[in-house]
Amino acid sequence: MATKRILVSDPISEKGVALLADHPELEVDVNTGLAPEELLKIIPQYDGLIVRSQTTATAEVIEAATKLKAIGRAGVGVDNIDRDAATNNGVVVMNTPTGNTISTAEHAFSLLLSLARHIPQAHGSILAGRWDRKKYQGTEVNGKRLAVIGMGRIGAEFAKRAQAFGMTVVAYDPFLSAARAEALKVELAETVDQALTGADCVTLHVPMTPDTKHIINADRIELLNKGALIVNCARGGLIDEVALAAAVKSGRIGGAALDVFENEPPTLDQAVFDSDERIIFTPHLGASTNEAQENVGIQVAEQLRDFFTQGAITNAVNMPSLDAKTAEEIGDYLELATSLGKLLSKLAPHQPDSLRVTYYGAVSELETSAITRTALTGYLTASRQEGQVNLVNCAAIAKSMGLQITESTSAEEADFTELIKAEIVKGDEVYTVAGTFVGSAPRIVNIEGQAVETAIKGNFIIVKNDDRPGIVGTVGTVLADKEINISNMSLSRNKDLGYAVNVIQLDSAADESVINLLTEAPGILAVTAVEL
Ligand SMILES: NC(=O)C1=CN([C@@H]2O[C@H](COP(=O)(O)OP(=O)(O)OC[C@H]3O[C@@H](n4cnc5c(N)ncnc54)[C@H](O)[C@@H]3O)[C@@H](O)[C@H]2O)C=CC1
Ligand SMILES: O=C(O)C(=O)COP(=O)(O)O
Repeated sequence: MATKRILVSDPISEKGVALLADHPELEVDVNTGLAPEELLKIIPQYDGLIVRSQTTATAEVIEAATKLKAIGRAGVGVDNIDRDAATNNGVVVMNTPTGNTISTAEHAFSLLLSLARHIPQAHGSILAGRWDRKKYQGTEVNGKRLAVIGMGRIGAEFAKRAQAFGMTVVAYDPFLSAARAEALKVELAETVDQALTGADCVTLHVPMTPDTKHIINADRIELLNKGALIVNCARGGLIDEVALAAAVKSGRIGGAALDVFENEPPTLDQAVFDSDERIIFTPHLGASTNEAQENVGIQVAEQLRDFFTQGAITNAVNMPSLDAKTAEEIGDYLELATSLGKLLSKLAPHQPDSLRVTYYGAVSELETSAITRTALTGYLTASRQEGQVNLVNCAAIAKSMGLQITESTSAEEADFTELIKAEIVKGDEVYTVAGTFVGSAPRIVNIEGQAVETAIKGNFIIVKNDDRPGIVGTVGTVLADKEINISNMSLSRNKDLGYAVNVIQLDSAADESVINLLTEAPGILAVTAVEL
C-alpha cells in the first residue's frame, strides 16, 4: 500500500500522534495554528486530516484537498467541518463522540457552581486587594429547577450531577423517548419553551444546527425565573449574545457562564464582555482535561489508522459505521457487489427510477447496507471521473440524480444458498443481474434474468442473439481474426422468447471495431463490452 499522509492541524495527544507515526504505512505531520490560506496551500498533499475545533475545514479546503479521503475530529462537534462538501467529495468525516463527555459535563457543572457562588469574581476581588464578603453572597443550587436543553451524552451526565446536588431536572430533547427520560428520572418537556418556563438554571447541550441557532433568545429568556443562571458549554451560536448581555445587565438574568462563543477567539468589544462581571468565561475548555484529550486523541488516531489500513469506518457522521471485523467479513461481497453494479451500468436501461438490491440466504445476515452502497458505487462509477464516486458520496449522488435505492432481504428459496440480486427498475421494466459464491469463488450467475456463470473480474463481451445455430461460430471467427482469445464462455437460452445470452470472457479487451463487426453480424441482437 502506498504511504498515506495525515495532517494533524490542531493539538491532539502525543500518544495519538505516536500511534499514527509508528504505523509503517502512515506518515503524520503535526502542523497546528495554520492560517486558512496556509492550510489551503498544503492540504492537497494529504489523504487524512485530524482537527479539533480550531481548524475550519471549509468547502474550499475540502475541494482543494484532491487526495483527501477522511477527516477525523478529536472531539464531538463537527460544525467546523463542511459536511456537505465532505460528502459530495467522497470524504468520510468521523468524530470521537464519547471521549470527552465526562470532562465537558464536569466543566459545565463547575461553571454552574462558580456562577451560583461568584467564585471567579471573588477570586479576582482578593487579588485586587478587596475583602468583599457581602457582594459575593451566592445562591444554593439545591432545590432549584434546572432545564437541560439537549439530553444526549453530556446533558445526561450533567443531569446526574445536578440530581446529586438536589436539583429538579426538566429536559427538552426532541429525540428523547419517555422511557429514557423516566430512566434518567427527569421531567420531559414537549417544547423548549415548556422546559424554560419557571426554570432557575439552564444548561445547553445541543449541537449547533440551523434548528438550534439562537435557541436561547430574548423571548425565551423572559420565560425563566427572575435571576436565573445560564450555562453554555456547547456552542456559542446557541445563545443570542446581545439579548443575553442585555438581560444580565437589566438583572432579569442573574448570570451566565460561557465556555463557547459565536466567534472564537472572541474580541472583547462584544456585548457579553460588558456585564458587570455577571457573565463568566472560559476559553472553550470543556474537553480540555488530560483524560479527555488522551481519550479522543488516541481514538481519532485509531479510527484513521483503521480506515486507511483496513477500510473500517467508525463513528462516521456522514455515513454509517463499518468496523474492521465487519469490513473483513463482507470484503468478498463488496467485490461482487461492485461488479454487479458496474454490469448494470453497462447493460440496464438508462435513466432508471431505482436500483433495487435483494439479499437471499446467508448474506442477508450481514451488514447489507454497506454492500448495497458498494453496488450503487459500482453502478455510478461510470457517471463520474475515475475515483470520484465512493461509499461516502454515492447516496448523495444518487439522490441528486433522482435515483431511488431500495434494499430488502428475502426469505424466498433461491437456487443458491445465498444470492445478491441487483436490479435496475425503469417504469415496468426490470433488468436483473445476480451473484453468489460457488465454493469460495465469487460468480455472476444471472444476467437479464438468464442463468449464466462467470467470473466477476476481467474483460467480457455480453452478446444477445437469436437462438439459432451458427452464432457462436460467428463470434469466435470475429474474435480470432482480431487475435482476441476467449478464456471462458457461458451461454444461456431463453427458449420461450427465442434468444440467448452469451457471456464471453476475453484475455484482452474488445475494442469498438470488434463490437461493430459483431453487432452487424446476422442474428446478433446486441453486444456490450464490459470491463469489471
Ligand atoms: N465545550 C466543549 O469543549 C465541548 C462542547 N461540546 C458540544 O456539546 C454538544 C453535545 O455533545 P454530546 O452530548 O456529546 O452530544 P449528543 O449527540 O450525545 O447530544 C446532543 C443531544 O442534543 C439533542 N438535540 C438535537 N437537536 C436538538 C434540539 N433542536 N433541541 C433539543 N435537543 C436537541 C440530540 O437529540 C442529542 O440527544 C456537542 O454537539 C458539542 O457542540 C462537546 C464536547 C466538548
Ligand atoms: O468536542 C467538542 O465538540 C468540543 O467542543 C471540544 O473542542 P476542542 O477539541 O477542545 O477544541
